[in-house]
Amino acid sequence: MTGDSAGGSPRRRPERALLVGVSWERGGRLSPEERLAELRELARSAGAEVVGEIRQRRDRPEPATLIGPGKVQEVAEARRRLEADVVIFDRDLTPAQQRNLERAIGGKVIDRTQLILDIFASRARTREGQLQVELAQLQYLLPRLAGMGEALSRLGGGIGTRGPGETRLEVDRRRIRRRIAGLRRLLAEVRRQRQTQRKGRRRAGLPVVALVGYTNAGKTTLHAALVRRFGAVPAGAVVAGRDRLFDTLDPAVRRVEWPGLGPVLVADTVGFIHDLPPHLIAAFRATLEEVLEADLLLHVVDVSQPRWPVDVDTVEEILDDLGAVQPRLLVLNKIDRGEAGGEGARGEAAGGEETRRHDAECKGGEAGGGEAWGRESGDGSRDPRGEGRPPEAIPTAHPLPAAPLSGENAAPAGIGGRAVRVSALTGQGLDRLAVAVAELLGRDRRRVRVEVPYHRSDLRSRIHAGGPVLAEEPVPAGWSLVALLPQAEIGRLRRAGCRIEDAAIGDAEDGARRLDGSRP
Ligand SMILES: Nc1nc2c(ncn2[C@@H]2O[C@H](COP(=O)(O)OP(=O)(O)OP(=O)(O)O)[C@@H](O)[C@H]2O)c(=O)[nH]1
Ligand SMILES: [Mg+2]
Repeated sequence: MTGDSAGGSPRRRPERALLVGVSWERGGRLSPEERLAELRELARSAGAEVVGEIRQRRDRPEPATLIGPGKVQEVAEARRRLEADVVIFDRDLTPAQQRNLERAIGGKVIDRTQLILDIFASRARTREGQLQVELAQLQYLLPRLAGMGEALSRLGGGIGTRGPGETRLEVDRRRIRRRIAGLRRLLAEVRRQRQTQRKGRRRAGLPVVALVGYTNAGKTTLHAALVRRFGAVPAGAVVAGRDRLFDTLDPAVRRVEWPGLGPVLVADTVGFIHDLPPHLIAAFRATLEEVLEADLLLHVVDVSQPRWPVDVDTVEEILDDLGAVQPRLLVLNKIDRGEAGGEGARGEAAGGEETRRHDAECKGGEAGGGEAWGRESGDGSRDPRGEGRPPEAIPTAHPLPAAPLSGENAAPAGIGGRAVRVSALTGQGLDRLAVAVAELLGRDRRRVRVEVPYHRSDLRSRIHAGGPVLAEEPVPAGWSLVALLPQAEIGRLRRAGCRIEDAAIGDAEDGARRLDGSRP
């Protein structure tokens, strides 16, 4: 394989890939064109050069070769003519199908799962990530081991052979099984460490916001933008996202000072994709636990490409499958490119009914929420297309997934009506996002004015440690603080003898500005 530029290895000739798209009469969520376009992106992300594409539409798969015999011949000829090094199918192949196809086509044949595994193998940086990928690859490999010798000896590296490496030729099943067991043990150990870390964070009481979403949606870019805007780290230390699929494999957690909330941990995570290979879901469960234990999920979606509503559904489904029950907030990213026009029409056609239902839910559940966010959008940015509606409102045609919205757990989910439009690249909308997050995370908190007597500086410190303090000023009897505090803490303070009253929103904002102004 080319090794991409990431590894810093000298560039070899990119592997030439011939893509084969197969679609059934009753197709899935993506159109055949969309599937093939994504396969093209995946191949490109793996460092390959796509030299040709062949499509077949069938009633049902051919058991032995997936595609029909005539098509197999066509692929074989195209492979020779185009001098393709690898033929990549956009559907999963059974071990037998893969063998049969390699024989008939006369070259390396891999499927989408193998391609994705390969990308993952080349991206994994942390030990945990590497262990996870190796585990997934070995699990994929095990049933394919029989009869693999002849194919492998011909391959000589490239896509589908990275990771466990060529040594696998000599390893027999038993050794692979032993290695799989070993990897599981190691991962369990890593998992325990992670849990301890997370417990530590919980003890520190820091809320965790996880960025989730389709691959290439802009999660890492948004993560970096948030860290730059709200974090206390030098800009150079922030990793920039790259335009390739599955750029991020290992979750990165950074601490930022969230306006209106105080310290918050923001986690960047691995991207999702439709038909996520089961091996990968299993292998990355540990990583995704980061997501499952977050307090809030920011679901980032690239709205500059027309099929974004489908991606939203895909991600929502994966999150549900993983058992994520946290509130979710939809972040419509890349608005600097303009929203893809196609989605409106498509949404209207496909999801008009749902949309209306969704609107009703929004109004019932979160009346005025959208407007409230609008009010604090202090970034002064103007939305190119935001006229006539609050800039953060969900486009009305957006077909939000019905199921996740209606479930009991999903009822409080941010997606049940909330979305923020941003550009992670230009920073547009980030302040809106900041306010939305503060509102969602501060849900069990109240904005209160607390009067702390002079002799209780301990309480004053506790308020500072516990919640974002939006304003503070001396009063005759001590200090008066405006803070966003958890209900439980308010009760404790009251019992400790503090005077407490609800603080008007304007108060706090004035206060926040005062605090800002008084910072050294
Ligand atoms: N125009 C534009 N491009 C963006 C924006 N946000 C991200 N991008 C670009 O989109 C590409 C993917 O961004 P990433 O941040 O790597 O996406 P990701 O979701 O982390 O992707 P994976 O880690 O692969 O799942 C990069 O080329 C970014 O520069 C945006 O707001 N506007
Ligand atoms: Mg990323």
